[in-house]
Amino acid sequence: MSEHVLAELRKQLDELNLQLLTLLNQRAKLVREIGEIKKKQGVNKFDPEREKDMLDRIVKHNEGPFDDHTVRYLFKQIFKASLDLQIEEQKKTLLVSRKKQAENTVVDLKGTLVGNGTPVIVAGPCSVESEEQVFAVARSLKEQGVRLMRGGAFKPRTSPYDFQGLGEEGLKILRRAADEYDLIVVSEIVNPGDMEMAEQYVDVIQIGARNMQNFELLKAAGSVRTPVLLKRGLSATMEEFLFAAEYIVSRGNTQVMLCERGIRTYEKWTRNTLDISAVPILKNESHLPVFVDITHSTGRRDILLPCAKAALAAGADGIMLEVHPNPAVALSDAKQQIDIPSFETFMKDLRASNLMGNQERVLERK
Ligand SMILES: O=C(O)C(=O)C[C@]1(C(=O)O)C=C[C@@H](O)C=C1
Repeated sequence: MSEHVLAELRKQLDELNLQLLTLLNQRAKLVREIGEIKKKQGVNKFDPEREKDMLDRIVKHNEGPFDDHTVRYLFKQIFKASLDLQIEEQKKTLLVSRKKQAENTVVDLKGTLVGNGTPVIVAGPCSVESEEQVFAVARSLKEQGVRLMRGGAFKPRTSPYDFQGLGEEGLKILRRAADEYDLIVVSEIVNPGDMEMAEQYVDVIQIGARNMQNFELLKAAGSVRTPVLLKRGLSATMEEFLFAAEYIVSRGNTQVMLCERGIRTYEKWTRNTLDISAVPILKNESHLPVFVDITHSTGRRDILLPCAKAALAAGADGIMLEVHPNPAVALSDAKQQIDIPSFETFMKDLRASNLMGNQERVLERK
């Protein structure tokens, strides 16, 4: 007899479950609509006041047997799932998202393709200091078949008393060296008003880690058509990083490359902590090319090679590192830059690892 009652009760529960499911999904559809309106209005998806009002109202009508605490808990789970739905929906529509564009964005830098499966190297001094310094590095890059040259002309330094860079004069030096050796100039711009000036000299505008959430700068970078290398902020989550890239792409500049450069953690034996997991995650979440800056993430010359290999093995489209003719006298980051002979050894070892793809193997055979 009780077997029969149990079966009957369970049958009723099965039906209620389906009704609950229908109601939950009806609710989810409304939540999705609300999410779209909120997106248009640019307001926060999470609304704790609204949640509190709803919970108070629900509890007021609670006749049990669930106690108020349990009811609050259950509904809070529903709100949380609803919020996640709104966020997921938004992710789908982000222009930088892999869901929006399945194929890789390939950035064409005067014939050097970034993001097409063959890794590229960006190397050069931390700061532009002089013509001789930049030309010495440029010559070495040319010999190594490395086409992308970095160099900072505008330096956002932690201390206002540290070398702040040569400014436009530094960009001119980079341009002259790049023209001489057929290189691509990558250089950081820190002022939104400098974008158009910078376009005369640089092939890639870098947005540095400290400026990743400088939204006016991001908008300015989005309004020009020079490719952008966007570095991950010191404490930025990957979601924040992709939203920063979205600022640029949504303004019409689709040629954006991401760069993981280490994040702040408690670890003291490296300058930052290289978040290698960012590489496959960003590659999965986004169609934009991903670089890894092995110099800033580690701050150590002795582990550049294994970190470069790890980045390439994880799927990075390129590696960035700092090279200076005489690091001991460098005006910035003297401890972490490598000299030219070490750079040549680094390149030889990296090529020998077979992680560099066809282009570099062709170079090796020459
Ligand atoms: O009412 C809203 O503004 C919603 O976005 C819906 C909703 C909900 O699930 O009820 C979702 C998330 C918010 O934190 C608050 C409420």
